[in-house]
Amino acid sequence: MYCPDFSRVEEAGQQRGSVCAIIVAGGTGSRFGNPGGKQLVEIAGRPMLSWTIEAFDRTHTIGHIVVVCPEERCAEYRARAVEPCGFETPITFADAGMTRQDSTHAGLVAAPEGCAYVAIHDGARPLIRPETIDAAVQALCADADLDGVVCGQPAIDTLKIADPMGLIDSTPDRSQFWCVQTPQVFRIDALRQAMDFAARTGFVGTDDASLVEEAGGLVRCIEAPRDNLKVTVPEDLPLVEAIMQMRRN
Ligand SMILES: Nc1ccn([C@@H]2O[C@H](COP(=O)(O)OP(=O)(O)OP(=O)(O)O)[C@@H](O)[C@H]2O)c(=O)n1
Ligand SMILES: C[C@](O)(CO)[C@H](O)COP(=O)(O)O
Repeated sequence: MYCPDFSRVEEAGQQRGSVCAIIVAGGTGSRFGNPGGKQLVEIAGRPMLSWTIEAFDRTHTIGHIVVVCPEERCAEYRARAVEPCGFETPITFADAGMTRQDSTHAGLVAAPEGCAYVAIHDGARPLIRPETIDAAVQALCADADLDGVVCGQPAIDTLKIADPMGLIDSTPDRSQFWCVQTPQVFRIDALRQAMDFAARTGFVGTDDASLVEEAGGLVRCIEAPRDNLKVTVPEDLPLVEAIMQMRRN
């Protein structure tokens, strides 16, 4: 199993100019159940999205950040999650699409000329660390055979295949599974080709790597901290809040 050397992220600094982060924050947060969505929900005194952006702003490798948000809320997201924070990395915006995949595509279109790599990340994963982002970029840059790298962990819970009523059909070999998160980092040409392939074939994936895989690309999972949680349902918030407060203390 490939475990990146987090201590070597300094070497990744040379990629800064050619790596664009695409932070997808354009969803409605329906499972979270808050009328105003979840991206601006307060965590440790600040909007969730501002923590996510800060992690990318503090990396050695990210040279530009595209924030994908609902068109009608772009000014609000900028005013509440970007402008008060004094980020140094150039930040631009793109309009979200109907699906996460559409939003990733919008971010890809908005990436500056000259970017060789893109790091796609959920705005709803505010606990991501700069060193994890840098390690993922470094892992991709270090292997010319790869089209992408995704962060995650080998499954430690037993998985079941069950019918819609929950009746178990089988228990697959757990050792074959990874629970993947974001960032998911790609050679920009590989993701562009995969997006085009998905548009032609109608393929829809729940993550970005699945499009690159579907198009025949080679993607590696790399082990990353388990606390890179995604705020999806209400009970996720106190957990993320507690971890964020612990880090700040
Ligand atoms: N059309 C969409 C849908 C999702 N996302 C983003 O993709 C990330 C992961 O999606 P998820 O956690 O499912 O967010 P939502 O789609 O907002 O949540 P839900 O599915 O509960 O509505 C989130 O940061 C979300 O804002 C996006 O940019 N555009
Ligand atoms: C991309 C992702 O975060 C990887 O685990 C996940 O697939 C997003 O799923 P969602 O239902 O769009 O939140």
